[in-house]
Amino acid sequence: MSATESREARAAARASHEANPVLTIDHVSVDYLAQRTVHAVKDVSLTLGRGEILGLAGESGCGKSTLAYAINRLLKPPAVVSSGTISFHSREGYTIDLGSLHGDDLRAFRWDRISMVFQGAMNSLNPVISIRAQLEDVFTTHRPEMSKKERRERCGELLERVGVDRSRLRSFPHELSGGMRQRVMIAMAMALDPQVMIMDEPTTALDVVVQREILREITRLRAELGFAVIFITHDLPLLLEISDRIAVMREGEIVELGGAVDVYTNPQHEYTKRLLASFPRLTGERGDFARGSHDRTAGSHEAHASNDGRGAE
Ligand SMILES: Nc1ncnc2c1ncn2[C@@H]1O[C@H](COP(=O)(O)OP(=O)(O)OP(=O)(O)O)[C@@H](O)[C@H]1O
Repeated sequence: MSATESREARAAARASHEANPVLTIDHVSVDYLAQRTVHAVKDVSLTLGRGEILGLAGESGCGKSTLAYAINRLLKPPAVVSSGTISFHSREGYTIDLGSLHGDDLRAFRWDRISMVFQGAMNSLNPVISIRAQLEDVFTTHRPEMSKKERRERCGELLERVGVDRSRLRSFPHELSGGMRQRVMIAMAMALDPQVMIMDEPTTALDVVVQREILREITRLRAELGFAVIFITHDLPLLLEISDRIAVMREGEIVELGGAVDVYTNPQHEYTKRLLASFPRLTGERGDFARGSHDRTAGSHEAHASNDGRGAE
């Protein structure tokens, strides 16, 4: 993809959140009914555009993960969605209220339409099963009509798509680096061509070089495949590099939401200003990596995974 095309893809993604949404979060609140009730997410409304990368930033404990789990219907008691609705808009033009999905429908939906990659996802690969068998399992379960040959071919393609040689299909998780394992998890999350990927600190546990490579891969793949991403991290500078828009969350509320460049150059909320000021490395070259230096004007920008059940602890 050329620089112009890539700029156009981002501009289209930024414009599409209202005209062409893939997900609508409407006045959602989540409480943890523990000894003391925690209002973790308070009346959040957000629209995710088709093909958009939306960054969700905020300090530890502000409710980012709880919101992500709510979207994917992975919350477990004592968490309850106390109000609001989350709707998914299919490419084919129909809308699904996620709250109405149960059982097999919900499981199928999660893999097919929305997938998720967690921070520790790479550690959720089964250590005694080969990468091939774990990838194939996704297709055996969700695409039972696929022939064995097709399945094998698809697994090879998937690995290569995330920058891992297909010879690694024979490997076991312990034979791969952390970065490679996380790439495998991203490949799994993409296996069924979902329209939304939720990435909750997917690269935090990795060193900076590997982190950058993986982020580049994600931005390239989104341009190629057109999925939307909700990318969650406390690392605001990283979000400035990859996101079309950024939502800043504080104590369960979205306090600022805007284009990534606007949030960076003209933050409206005091909390956003403080958050930006807390990252001295915002100056310098770092903001260039995902976009390439030619694309600076466009703004700082570009899973199946373990179901660890938010609220289960
Ligand atoms: N199982 C639980 N029971 C009670 N309170 C919880 C539970 N899980 C999370 N919380 C509380 O909900 C709030 C939001 O937590 P959450 O993990 O969603 O924040 P976060 O922004 O994702 O933080 P981090 O970046 O550290 O993951 C916090 O106050 C947290 O203590």
